[in-house]
Amino acid sequence: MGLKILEEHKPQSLSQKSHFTGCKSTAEWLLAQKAARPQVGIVCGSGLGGLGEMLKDQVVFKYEDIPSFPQSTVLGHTGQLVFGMLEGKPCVCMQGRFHLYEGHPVQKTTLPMRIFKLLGVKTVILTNAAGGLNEDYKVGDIMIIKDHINMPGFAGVNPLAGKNDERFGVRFPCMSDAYDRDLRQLAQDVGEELGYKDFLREGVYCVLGGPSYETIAECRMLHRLGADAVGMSTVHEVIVARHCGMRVFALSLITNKAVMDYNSEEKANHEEVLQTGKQRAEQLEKLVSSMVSRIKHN
Ligand SMILES: O=P(O)(O)O[C@H]1O[C@H](CO)[C@@H](O)[C@H]1O
Ligand SMILES: Nc1nc2[nH]cnc2c(=O)[nH]1
Repeated sequence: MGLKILEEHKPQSLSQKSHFTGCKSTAEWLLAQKAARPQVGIVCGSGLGGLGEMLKDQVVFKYEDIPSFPQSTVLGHTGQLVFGMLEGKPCVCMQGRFHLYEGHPVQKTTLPMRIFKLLGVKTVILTNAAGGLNEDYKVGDIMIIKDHINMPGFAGVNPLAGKNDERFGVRFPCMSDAYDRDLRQLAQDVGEELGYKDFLREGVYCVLGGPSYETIAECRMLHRLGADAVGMSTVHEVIVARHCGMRVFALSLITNKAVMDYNSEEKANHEEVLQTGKQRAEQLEKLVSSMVSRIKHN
């Protein structure tokens, strides 16, 4: 939808007022454009934007038209926010997310999570493309994320660093329950019913800053540390979503196998990542939509 925004109706930029007020006026602006208040927020990973196409009765906003919203710069991330109905539930879907390596401060990469919260979202479903570190994983496997390793966090890169705003959440949020157990079980049940058992996994996702892919030594180290998949996103969004009390479900599409062997000729590349996304898109979309149809909100 080509929305014409009158300059005088645009809220001030986030830097001009408090972060909370800025997020609130962006959420109110979106709702004022006839977007239905969503219950479920979906984030599409690299090459997985097709999830957004499933929504019915769409209202679409280009990121560049949304006040205070960052811009998408990565191939495979369209850069639009889609509101609509999925399986009878009002949803909002980000076709394109923000990564540290694009040059955004970590707080900016996670800004949409706070806008989701203020829009009324109760459950967030995040997807990503990731390299498989677990030697049992194959390209095309779908990994339900049960836990994460926030590698940039070890160096102080955490979206919650800085002054805490209690209107969003507490100073020291717990992360041991970040990935909702009931939603993970639901994904297992739905996956089994859909006949996905052979390629559905559950594991630990590790985030790095990117944009360079990992060296062989780094892959070996991450694997030894307990990571099953590696990527450059999701974890910071999860931290912010949990901080403000939304339920979180996340999954990785294993788009490539991490290179662990010095004799290997394989090389990680974004073309393979997007290609695998295309091949598994339909199944991934079916898994997410079937889950949404069964998610209950009070
Ligand atoms: O995590 P998403 O956004 O799916 O994208 C993944 O794919 C890109 C690398 O190919 C990186 O951005 C990595 O994080
Ligand atoms: N860091 C990282 N991100 C990815 N995204 C998709 N594949 C990969 C990978 O192998 N490594």
